[in-house]
Amino acid sequence: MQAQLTAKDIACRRGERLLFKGLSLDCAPGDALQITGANGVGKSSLLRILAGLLRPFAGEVSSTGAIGLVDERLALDANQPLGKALAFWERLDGCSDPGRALDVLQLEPLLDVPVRYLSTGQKKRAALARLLNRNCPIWLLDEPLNGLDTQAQKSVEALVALHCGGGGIAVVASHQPFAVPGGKALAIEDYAA
Ligand SMILES: Nc1ncnc2c1ncn2[C@@H]1O[C@H](COP(=O)(O)OP(=O)(O)OP(=O)(O)O)[C@@H](O)[C@H]1O
Repeated sequence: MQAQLTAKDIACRRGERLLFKGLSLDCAPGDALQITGANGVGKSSLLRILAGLLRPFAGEVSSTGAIGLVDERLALDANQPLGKALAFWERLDGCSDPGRALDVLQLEPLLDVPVRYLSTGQKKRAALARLLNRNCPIWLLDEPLNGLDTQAQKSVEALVALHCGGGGIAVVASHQPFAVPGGKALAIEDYAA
């Protein structure tokens, strides 16, 4: 089964405001797409629409393959040590190689630290570990570089490149440049209502 993500003629309304309209995208295996735009333009809203968490005001989204969304909501038990919090989901997600994410994201030294004590960048790396463990083909990443140091930023870009190189899809909302070989960009401003 080949991953695919398509949005056709999407419009997004939040509250009384129509943020954008007429936005279409089509992602095939291997595609990396960066969604760009200023604060408040609707990048997170678009990712939530693509994830099926927010209903578009108009248009349709279709996808083949499981979708993993990483945003500012950390889906890990804040009161557990990181190792236990990740292990809970590893069992549910049927993760076969949890060591890989710990290694790639350099989380090994943090396994005993309660999730609530993790720094911003450490939390981001923990969220990405959960995503890796899920092994889903479609990644939706909302500001994945926020709070990360330069080395961790490069690791995340490399992870996305590897994911797409293996036939995955990545849609990345970010105001800062996100380097992925062959990556495309979509500026939400072009669809401003
Ligand atoms: N539940 C809501 N009800 C009404 N308006 C909302 C809601 N959620 C977000 N908005 C508004 O929708 C607009 C777009 O928000 P969104 O988070 O999608 O922007 P963004 O481009 O991701 O911004 P940023 O770069 O700051 O993360 C903002 O003006 C925001 O205030």
